[in-house]
This record gives sequence, C-alpha cells and structure tokens, in this order.
Amino acid sequence: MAAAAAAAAAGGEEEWKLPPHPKIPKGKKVTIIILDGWGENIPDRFNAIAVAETPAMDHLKTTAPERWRLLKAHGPAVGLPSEEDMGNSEVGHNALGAGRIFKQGAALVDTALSSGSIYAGEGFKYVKEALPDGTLHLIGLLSDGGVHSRYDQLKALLKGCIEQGFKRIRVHVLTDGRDVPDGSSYQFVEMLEKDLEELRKQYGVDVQIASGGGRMAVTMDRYENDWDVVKRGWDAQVLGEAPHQFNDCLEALKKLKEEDPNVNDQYYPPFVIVDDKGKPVGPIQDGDAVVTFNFRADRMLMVAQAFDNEKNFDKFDRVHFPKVKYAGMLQYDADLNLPQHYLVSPPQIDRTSGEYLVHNGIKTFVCSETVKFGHVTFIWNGNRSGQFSETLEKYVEIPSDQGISFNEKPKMKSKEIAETACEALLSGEWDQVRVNLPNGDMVGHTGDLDATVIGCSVADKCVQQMLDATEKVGGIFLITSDHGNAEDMVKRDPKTGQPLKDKNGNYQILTSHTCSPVPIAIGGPGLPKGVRFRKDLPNAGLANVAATFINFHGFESPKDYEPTLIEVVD
Ligand SMILES: O=C(O)[C@H](O)COP(=O)(O)O
Ligand SMILES: [Mn+2]
Ligand SMILES: [Mn+2]
Repeated sequence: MAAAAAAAAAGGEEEWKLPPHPKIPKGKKVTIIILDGWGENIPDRFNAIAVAETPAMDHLKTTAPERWRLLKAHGPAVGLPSEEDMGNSEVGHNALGAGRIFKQGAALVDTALSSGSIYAGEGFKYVKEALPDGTLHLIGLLSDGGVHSRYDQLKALLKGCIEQGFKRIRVHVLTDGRDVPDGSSYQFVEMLEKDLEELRKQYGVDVQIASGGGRMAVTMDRYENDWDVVKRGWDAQVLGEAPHQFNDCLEALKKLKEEDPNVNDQYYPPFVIVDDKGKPVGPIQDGDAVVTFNFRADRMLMVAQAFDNEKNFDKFDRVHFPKVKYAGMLQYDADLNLPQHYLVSPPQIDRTSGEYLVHNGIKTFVCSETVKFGHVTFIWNGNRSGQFSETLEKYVEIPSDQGISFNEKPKMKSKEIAETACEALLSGEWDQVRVNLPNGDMVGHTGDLDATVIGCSVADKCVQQMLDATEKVGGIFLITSDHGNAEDMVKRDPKTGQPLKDKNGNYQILTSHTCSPVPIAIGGPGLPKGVRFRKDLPNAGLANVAATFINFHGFESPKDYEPTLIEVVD
C-alpha cells in the first residue's frame, strides 16, 4: 500500500485530500447513470436493446465517438476467476465504486477449497462443533452460474465435510434458471443425485437432498423486498413444512411442472423431500450445523439474519428457532458482523470513491428502487452498510413492486427514479447524483424478449430526462453499465455465434448475464471541450470508471486507483 493510502486507511484526514485536477474545474454537477444489465452486442432480433427505441443512447454513440467507448465487465477485469465468468451486479458495482479490482468471493472460495484452508479456519471449526451427532445442512443455489455459487464448489465442500467427519448431510437446493438457462435445474439435480450416490458408496454416509424451491420464490430475496420468500424457505428447510411433498427431488421438479406449466426454475414453489412414511428427511434440528454455501452476499443477508439472530428477529414467525452452528460461506456484511461465523473471509474493499468524495466535501445523492438499491449504495461502497456521511450523502430507495416477475411490469420504477434524480439535480444541492436503472437486467432475467424491449426503451427515456436536467444545470454526465444481459437473450453456438434451438425447435432463451463489454458515454456542458477518452487503455474495465468521475469533480484520483479513462487535449 502506498504511504498516503496507508495513512488514509489509518484515518489521517489530510491523507484523504485529493489534489485538484490541473485541467478540470471543481464545482460541476455530475450525473452518473448505471444502466443495469446493458451490454453491447451485434444488433440482431435477440438483442433487446437494439430492438428497443433507444434514441438517447444511440445519439451518444453516434455523435461523439471520442466520448463513447466499451469497457470490460466480466472475468478477471472485475475480479472473477476466469474469462469465461460473466459479469454480475456485485462484482460490477464493486469495481465501479472502488476504482480497483479486488479478488471476488468466487475466486477466494476456489483458493480456500483447493488449499484446504477452508477447513482450518474459525468458521469451519465452529461448524464442526455439531459433531459427532449433528447433521450438516447445506443451503444454496444449485447451478454453475458462478454469480452466487458454483456447483463444483458445493461438490468439493460435500466431500471435504465428509472427510472432516460429517456422516449425515442434508442439501437444501434452490433451483436457478436465472444465471443459467431455464430448465437446467433438472440436470443440476441429476448431477447432484449422482454425486451424492457416489459419496454414499465411497464413504458409507447418509447424504440426501432434503428440500427445494426456486431461488426467486424461496430463500433468496434481497434488500428486504419480500420476507415471505425467506419464510417459505425457513418453513421447508427448518420446519420440514411445505405445500408439496415428494420422495425425491427430480420427481418434484417433474411433477410440479406438469401440474403448472408456468412454473419455471426461478419460481418453483417450496417442497420437502419425505421418506416412505411421509416424514420429512431433513428438517433442521437442535444440535445440527448449517452452512449457506452461496458466496455472494445480497441474497443471503436475509436468511443469514434468520439463522443468526436468535433474540431480536421480527421479520416473520420462525415458529421454532433451532440451536444450530450456523456459518455463511463468506461473511455477508462485515459491518453488521453477519453472519458471525463464516468459512472464507470476504474481499476487503477499502477506500472507495464514495469515501474519498465525502472527505473532499462532495455532496452525493443516490437513488434506485429496492431491488437495485443496495447495488448503488452498499455494493458501490465496497459492501459497506450505511452512509459515509449523514450530511453529505442522501440515499433514496423507491419501493419495488413485490411478488411479481418483472416482465409483468417492465417499466419498473425507472420513471420514479429518474424524476427523483432530476429533482435532486435541479435543486442544486448535490454535486453527484447517481442512479441505477434496473430494467435491462431485471426484465432481461425473465427471458421475456418483448418485455425486455419495453424495459430498455423506458430506461432510455429516463436517460434522456436526466441528460436534459444535467444540461440545465451545466453539468457532466457519465452513463455506463455493470454487465451485459438485455443485449443477448438467446443461447448461441460459441463458434458461429448463431442462435441455438432446443430439440423441439424453439430458440433457447438466455435469462442470464453475458460476457459482453458495456458502453460508457460521457459529456454534458460542464465537461471541458478537450476531454476525450484516452486511446492507450484498450483493455480498460469497470474499475477505471471511478478515477474518471473523480476527475469530473475536479480532483486527481487516488494514486493506486486504476487509471482514468480520459485525457484533456488543448
Ligand atoms: O441475483 C440475481 O438477480 C442474479 O443472479 C444476478 O443479477 P445481478 O448480478 O444483476 O444482481
Ligand atoms: Mn446488474
Ligand atoms: Mn442481473
């Protein structure tokens, strides 16, 4: 760490002070718009952004090429293990806000598993206190999406836990269909059943799937949008109660789909696996251990509270609070110390742009709707709860619609977000106004192409509205995204790029994010004429954005931040 950075970390106020930018004056209003899930891709009919009416974004691309470019938003550029890893909101917003690339949860868990250090830490020792008699329960997302969890990590963990002494393990699966194609949950459960069978044979242990449900209906809510989701999971996993019971998980997936063809992987209702006598095979009981094996925090924070907070929990009636040894794969919120026990330490993201700006007197207003609110606040700030300054920052959350799939209301709350942001800009009170517009991502995840097109058109209108407000206040804008999603809604042949069909001749719809680069556009009357993107950073990514907007506020960026994207020519 550089000396100044170390001193800043130690709290010396002087060390937070950023030098003035030699060519960009202070005092301009800066609008930052994150178009969630908005990548760049060939403009065919599966590119919802290209199909949508997007005059604002098109104009920026075509009329000011020196102020429009692409950025890397996936793989190692955002701290993920490999070039095959698509980007996601957590790693994307971390990089955007922190201005540096940190090794992320997926990579940290890989290392801990392959070195075996995961079993030597305090967290696993705590989990082992449930031995010799306790059952180990593993709860998490069953897929190889690599966004919240990865199947190969679950597999390694199962084996490792058995070798550490657990003889009875229950897996509570959450089916995906969001980071991987819908319908793939069947293959992942088949794979798990096969691997569990192997473990039973090899080690003579009692390992089984005990419950299940779709990730959007069961357990994995975020930002307290809908506690019922977590309650459904609790009832199935802890109490062994659910509206559906089956003797095995594959049967569950098949039958539930037969009963209701509209059911998909994301929205399977909760079910429990029962034995021949109809008794649940694995409710969580006193003396057991529980590990939530997702590494990503946002959708684990709520369930972590339910398991960690014995006395002060009023979000739903847990009926029974089992005395268990609970640990998260990671600590999901270090400020809240939640959960108290965890297997792998999360990335230590410090000195984010928001903290620097506060120390330099910049006033920031942030707004999004519930489902993305934590992205532009908590994740942007390096997974840190709350504000850096009560007086210099204001965070406004617009409540999201609850209990619907967003293709039903693809406009979401973008209009409200844009209006709130414009009001903040025009009030003259704030130096930076930052928003996340969720449509491309949240509607893109539904796989509904027409609805995603509507969502993207609406987001573009909101962009225009905020550009107009920026114009009025003589400000500067920076528009970018955190990863791709809506620009590609179909699975493609990796070699030819051609859309793929399934065995019934239907196109295979892509609900997940992508590895596409994302656009970044800058401009506005406050941006000095000579500002343009540098040509010497062809591989720049999201981590280069923070230095760029710090410049727009009239400051040089911290020395160890990834370099700014801009140069000023006379
Ligand atoms: O949690 C989700 O909704 C998806 O798995 C990833 O989407 P996000 O990274 O955009 O939140
Ligand atoms: Mn996102
Ligand atoms: Mn997403």
